[in-house]
Amino acid sequence: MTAPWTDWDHIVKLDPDKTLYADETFTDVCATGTDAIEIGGTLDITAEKMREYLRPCLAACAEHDVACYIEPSHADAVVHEPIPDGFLVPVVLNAGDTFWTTGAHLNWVKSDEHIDWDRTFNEAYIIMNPDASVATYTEANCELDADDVAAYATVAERMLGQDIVYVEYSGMFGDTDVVGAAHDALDEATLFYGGGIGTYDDAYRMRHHADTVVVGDLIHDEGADVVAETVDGAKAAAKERTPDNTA
Ligand SMILES: CC(C)=CCC/C(C)=C/CC/C(C)=C/CC/C(C)=C/COP(=O)(O)OP(=O)(O)O
Ligand SMILES: O=P(O)(O)OC[C@@H](O)CO
Ligand SMILES: [Mg+2]
Repeated sequence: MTAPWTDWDHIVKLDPDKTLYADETFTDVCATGTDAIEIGGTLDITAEKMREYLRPCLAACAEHDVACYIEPSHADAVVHEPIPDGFLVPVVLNAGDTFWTTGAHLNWVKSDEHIDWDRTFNEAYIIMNPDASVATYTEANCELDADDVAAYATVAERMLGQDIVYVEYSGMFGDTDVVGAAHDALDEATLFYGGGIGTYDDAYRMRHHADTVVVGDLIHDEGADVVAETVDGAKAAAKERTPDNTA
């Protein structure tokens, strides 16, 4: 069976530390047409906040046939009840502190007796915006050019056996040459891109360089109608890509 994310053009990333826009609901988020929801954030994420989001989110996702995954930023963000479709656990390739490459994972494996391995997958992160909380949190070295990012993508796929590589520009729109270089370096692995997508055109443009675009803050700051336009942009780009240049 192929991995579910190979069919995803668009993901909404919900931050359980933030409220939904105005009086919007999880049903409104699903109705954007996105393929999947990831629940996660860098700062102030607790198991309680995760659970509060997960319950209504799972119900809406089931109704709209949208996948629902937890993206934990630390071991306490992994909640086993209610049960999400899965866990996308980051491994940060360019972290300055190796705790975020293998250390947190070691602690988690030693402390959590309930890890559901059939639902647990990784995302090999390359963090590119030095001003993002996640860059500070992981002390990431963001001084990378396109060749460096391509090489990291190769390390992830060929040496670490990663199925997902995530070029993360959280908070800013990224360099399409850098994202494209990561994409070109990959053979089978899926390339996620996230950061600063705010319009149809942003999503359309970036979906030409990545397999899946992730939209985060926009859902909290501007709401579901604007996010729906980014879904349309990502889907339009996906349709245009020929079998030769798509992964
Ligand atoms: C071992 C386990 C279960 C977890 C560790 C997982 C790791 C390595 C986490 C490192 C940090 C990370 C990559 C978190 C993912 C979520 C993310 C990138 C959220 C977006 O962050 P920002 O946009 O910078 O944060 P805010 O929106 O909170 O400011
Ligand atoms: O919040 P934005 O800038 O859309 O970034 C999305 C996501 O990649 C964050 O982890
Ligand atoms: Mg953010």
